[in-house]
Amino acid sequence: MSNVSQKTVVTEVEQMENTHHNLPVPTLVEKVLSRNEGILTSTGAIRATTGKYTGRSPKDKFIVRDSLSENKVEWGSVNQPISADVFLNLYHKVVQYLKEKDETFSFKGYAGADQNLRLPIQVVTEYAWHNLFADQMFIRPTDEELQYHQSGFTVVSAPTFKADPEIDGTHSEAFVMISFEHKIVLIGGTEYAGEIKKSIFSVMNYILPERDILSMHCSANVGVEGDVALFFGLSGTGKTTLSADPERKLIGDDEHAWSNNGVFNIEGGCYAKCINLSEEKEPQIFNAIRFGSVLENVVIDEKSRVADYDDTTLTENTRAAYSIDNIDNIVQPSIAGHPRTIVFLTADAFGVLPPISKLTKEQAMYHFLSGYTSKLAGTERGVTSPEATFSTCFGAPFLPLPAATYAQMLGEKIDQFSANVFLVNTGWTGGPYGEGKRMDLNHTRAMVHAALGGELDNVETEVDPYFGLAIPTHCPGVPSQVLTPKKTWEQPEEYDQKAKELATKFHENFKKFNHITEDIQNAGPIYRP
Ligand SMILES: Nc1ncnc2c1ncn2[C@@H]1O[C@H](COP(=O)(O)OP(=O)(O)O)[C@@H](O)[C@H]1O
Ligand SMILES: C=C(OP(=O)(O)O)C(=O)O
Ligand SMILES: [Mn+2]
Repeated sequence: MSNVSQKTVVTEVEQMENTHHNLPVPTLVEKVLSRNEGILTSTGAIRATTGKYTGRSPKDKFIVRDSLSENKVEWGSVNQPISADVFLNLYHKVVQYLKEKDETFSFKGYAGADQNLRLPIQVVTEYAWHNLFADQMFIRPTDEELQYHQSGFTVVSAPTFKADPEIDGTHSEAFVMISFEHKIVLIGGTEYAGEIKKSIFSVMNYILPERDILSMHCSANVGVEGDVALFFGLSGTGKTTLSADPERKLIGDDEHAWSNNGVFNIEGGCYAKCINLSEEKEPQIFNAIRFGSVLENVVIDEKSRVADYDDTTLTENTRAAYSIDNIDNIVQPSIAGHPRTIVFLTADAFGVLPPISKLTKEQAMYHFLSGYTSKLAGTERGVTSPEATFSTCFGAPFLPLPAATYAQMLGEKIDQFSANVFLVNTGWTGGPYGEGKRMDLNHTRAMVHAALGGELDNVETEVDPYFGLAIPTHCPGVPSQVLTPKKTWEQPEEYDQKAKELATKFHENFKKFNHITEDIQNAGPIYRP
């Protein structure tokens, strides 16, 4: 057991004499440029590249196993345990390493838009651009708040510090370690900025349920009538894209919490995938990329400094981080009421799930626990084409507690607020990945609008013969043959084959859950091998 208290450990970073505190955006931008960490693009954004690590590195992520976390965390391949000794040893080395730098950067702010429930955080970084990223992504303090800000969790990021697995006890040169006892996230060896935001999300997913608040990997927006919608989905399934809707106010694009008062955003900014981004298809996001924003691994024309969003040379997982203030139509602060509609986004690489279906309460629980989707290329190291996966709660990589904790809370809330739940396939249609094509974004948008507007509440439905899902037979703005997956396949027998294969996978996967009521167990695919 460690003998270093949280206070001592935090004081060590707080007292680094080389730290610039909460530099204003223009000053941070100047730092990025003068330190050669990035370049300025034609729209005034900063472009940084991250070398070898262009996505999250799940194998390098650890949680310190101590008396506090021991019996709470769902240990396994996602939440890998590490000892407090290994953590503290590395922590002291990293802080020493940072102290020897000419300068470091610190951002103090908040995670959580609800003033009563927020977590004060500090992000100490070796790079100026990572601090700019933190400034864009988290919630900025007012000058007054900054005076009395006391960090409840501190992220320390030292990308050029490379661990030696033999000596340091890591999995590789990169590491992301969370200590709940010391209230520290320690990041080294990787420059991918997504690790900074997703590790704080993991922290919130540990803290909030203890306070009876549900934390969720979803985007959220609200219509003119105050009708709130949530969009759950693993990376690349469309949370950011579909929540940016000119007809609805954006609450947030990725991480939310649902308390007794309604939903609130955990963050203060968005982190959009920008592969193939165009002004025509995604105008809100395209135009949000301005001064202060950070483009990560996007290729920029050397002469004109114009971003080439179609270029995948550096990675498929190109990103734009921008403050939510850069979106015109937002709720401020990012807080709203209880959701009326919940959408589960799944990118089905088999191309067999219907583009939209309405779920019963039991089906909603079944699909939330299953979390069937695909890992899309680039977000995680080593994933180069869509890989079918079951990611519980559509966010397994970020959930320290057992899936049932989150699922039970969601179930109770769906009941209490009579929320409608839809499953939307934003993945493949007309065939599996490689043969079919990605669902037309305009069709998905039309289906989502219909669902949110209540237009699918009383529409005629047919039951999918494999998955038992209720498929609307009509939807405004969508050709009817698109709604029934089998009709989009050239070879219907091949469709049947693939659908059986996927239904079987669902049943196989669901075996891992114990103590699930029979009505939920029976809400899975009706086809059984
Ligand atoms: N039918 C569709 N629905 C949603 N997104 C789609 C669709 N077809 C293509 N896309 C693309 O998929 C990506 C979705 O990414 P994003 O919204 O950032 O996902 P997330 O926020 O869930 O990680 C975007 O690049 C978007 O343009
Ligand atoms: C940034 C990530 O995901 P998302 O696309 O959901 O923001 C991630 O998984 O690292
Ligand atoms: Mn997103």
